[in-house]
Amino acid sequence: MSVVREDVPDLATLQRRAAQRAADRAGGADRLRGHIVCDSLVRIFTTEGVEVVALQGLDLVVDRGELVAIVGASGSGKSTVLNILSGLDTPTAGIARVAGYDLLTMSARKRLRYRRHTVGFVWQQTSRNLLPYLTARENVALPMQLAGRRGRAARRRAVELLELVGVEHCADRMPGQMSGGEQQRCAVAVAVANDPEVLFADEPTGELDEATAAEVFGALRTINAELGVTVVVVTHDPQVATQVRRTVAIRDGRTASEVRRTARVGADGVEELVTEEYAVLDRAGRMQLPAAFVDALALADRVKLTLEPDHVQVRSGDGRGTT
Ligand SMILES: Nc1ncnc2c1ncn2[C@@H]1O[C@H](COP(=O)(O)OP(=O)(O)OP(=O)(O)O)[C@@H](O)[C@H]1O
Repeated sequence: MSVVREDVPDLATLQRRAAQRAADRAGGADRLRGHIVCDSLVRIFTTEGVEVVALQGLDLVVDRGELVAIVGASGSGKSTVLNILSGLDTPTAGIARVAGYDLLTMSARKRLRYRRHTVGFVWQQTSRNLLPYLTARENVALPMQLAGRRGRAARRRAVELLELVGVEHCADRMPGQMSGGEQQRCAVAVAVANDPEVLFADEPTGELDEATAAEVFGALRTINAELGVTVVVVTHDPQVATQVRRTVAIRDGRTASEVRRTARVGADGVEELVTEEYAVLDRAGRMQLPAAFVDALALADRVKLTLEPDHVQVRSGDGRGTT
């Protein structure tokens, strides 16, 4: 079974299905908002007396059933956000909430429960995702067995999940007998074995070529659509924007911009996906101009703002171009 859906309307259909499944899971559409909330999130690392501000007031809201990619240059703070959201690290200040859990204040016991039951993970290194001496089926069944779910039901669900991500042909193979892409798709099945509410993937395609990476994104989209799991993928691959409906870009530890692909019905009646880029405004009204705009008009130091009836004009402080 192929899970790669390249054609445009399918992405929109999958998104609708994910929203429906997520609403079913949550017991109503009114509980979809803010499954993941970061507000003015700050993380400062101190090493040998030197402070590094990895996150400087990051804002992010992901609704239940969304599939969101977080992109950014090396050192922009992507892994720091993911480590906080997955409960591995604690923020210095701000708000970080996932599925009702407050990640700043939760106790060690609650954190353990959160990591075991609420969230699933896929890491870049396949060796961190799969046990090398177990078959794909056994790898997927293991988390269920550890959670007390044994026997035929667990084995059946393991095969169903492998089918869902398109690697049922690998069920009896060890990871060493599978390609990198097959291993990562199997890792997605392992991560959702115990039906988490949220799936976090950190550079899941970092070691894969473009075509294989697309298959892994296909698996993440299928899991999102069929199980209603909220999915957050961190990557530094800017091409990911073509694989998901919403891409959030982080720059210098802040949310800088977003690319959204929305379904629209064109004049010919055919549904198409339109890609639009947005700057993100924080609560204090701050935003980052895209680097390309700043470069195009050689904006520096000071810009002139003018309020127009339906937009804001930004001009170079020395009277040159407008963005
Ligand atoms: N444990 C740590 N101690 C000190 N500084 C850290 C620590 N972890 C991250 N940093 C710093 O915080 C900043 C953000 O790092 P982070 O790993 O989140 O970036 P990233 O966007 O994930 O980068 P990459 O794509 O290279 O993994 C960097 O300047 C990094 O050096």
